[in-house]
Amino acid sequence: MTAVVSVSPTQPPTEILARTRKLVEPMLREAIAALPDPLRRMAGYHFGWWDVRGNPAPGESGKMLRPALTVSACLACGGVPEDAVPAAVAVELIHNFTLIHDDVMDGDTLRHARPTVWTIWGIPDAVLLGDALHAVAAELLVRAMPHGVGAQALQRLESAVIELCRGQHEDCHGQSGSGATIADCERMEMGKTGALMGCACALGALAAGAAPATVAALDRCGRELGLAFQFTDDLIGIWGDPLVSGKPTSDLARRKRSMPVVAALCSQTAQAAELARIYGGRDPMSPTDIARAAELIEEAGGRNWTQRQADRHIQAALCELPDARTAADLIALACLVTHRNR
Ligand SMILES: CC(C)=CCC/C(C)=C/CC/C(C)=C/COP(=O)(O)OP(=O)(O)O
Repeated sequence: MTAVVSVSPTQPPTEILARTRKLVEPMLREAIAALPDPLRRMAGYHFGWWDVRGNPAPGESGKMLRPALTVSACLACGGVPEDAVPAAVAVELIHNFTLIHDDVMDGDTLRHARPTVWTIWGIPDAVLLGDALHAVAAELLVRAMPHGVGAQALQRLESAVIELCRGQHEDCHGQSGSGATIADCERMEMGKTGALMGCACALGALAAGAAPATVAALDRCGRELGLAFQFTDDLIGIWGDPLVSGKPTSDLARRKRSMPVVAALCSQTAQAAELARIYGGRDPMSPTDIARAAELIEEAGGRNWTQRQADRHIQAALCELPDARTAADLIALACLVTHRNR
């Protein structure tokens, strides 16, 4: 039987995120400042620092969860936060490269309540910006990782990117079939979200000079957190408040086969059959269809099941931690992963 690990944070995760931003943002800004224009200007806009003309205009930006995981993993392995900064910046750059490309693929027009990069500069420039952020991340790891682990770190990062592309491909195509199973959905979500969170934690361990077995354990820890994070995102995508979550369109309106939907469809209930009929339609989903689909998923147990699985993955993540005394920040972040509304 697996021991249940307490997830009471010793300090609010929001403070850890704020501390991470302070530690990591100077190197992130420096990396962006070195880009040639107009990539520099587009990046500054995307990160919420500048308006479209490049004038300082602080807007809402990302949570910095992945950099916080990197720094906290480094601490958990006995390292000092400063050593984790290049890896934390690299992971945030990769995360944002995928968000910029994802907005293009999904045709999303808003991110953090601001027009997305492709809607302002066009699709070719948005693709180029994503590619440039990927390159900056790789260069940074090779140049600035401590303990001579730059090549190892880069290899982990690029493996994660390949897995991300696999997960994204399954999300865009493979998952759209009506026969998708819970295992298919979990594999897709591990690819598109778990792989990078695993990498974020593993790079933190590498930055601390941890032994290979510890690096591998932190990678597993991050992957479990990633699955819990994505399951929570799936719940927010259906039942979240769009004004708080920043997701203006329900996942149901796009007929996304996220985990609560797949769990409901696989439930062999009367609700599953009705949900399959609604999801099988070709017309745009009406507000009535969306509300009914959410009701059916809930009645079929998809909402509860997904919540319980998210909690189970948090437990699995905490079981991978090397030493609970140095892992207080990681434990606090694990708590945030499932207790959030954006
Ligand atoms: C190859 C390719 C294009 C892959 C795309 C993969 C993709 C978009 C996965 C979604 C991951 C996710 C839950 C992002 C939101 O993170 P967050 O809520 O932490 O975002 P924030 O940093 O903006 O707060």
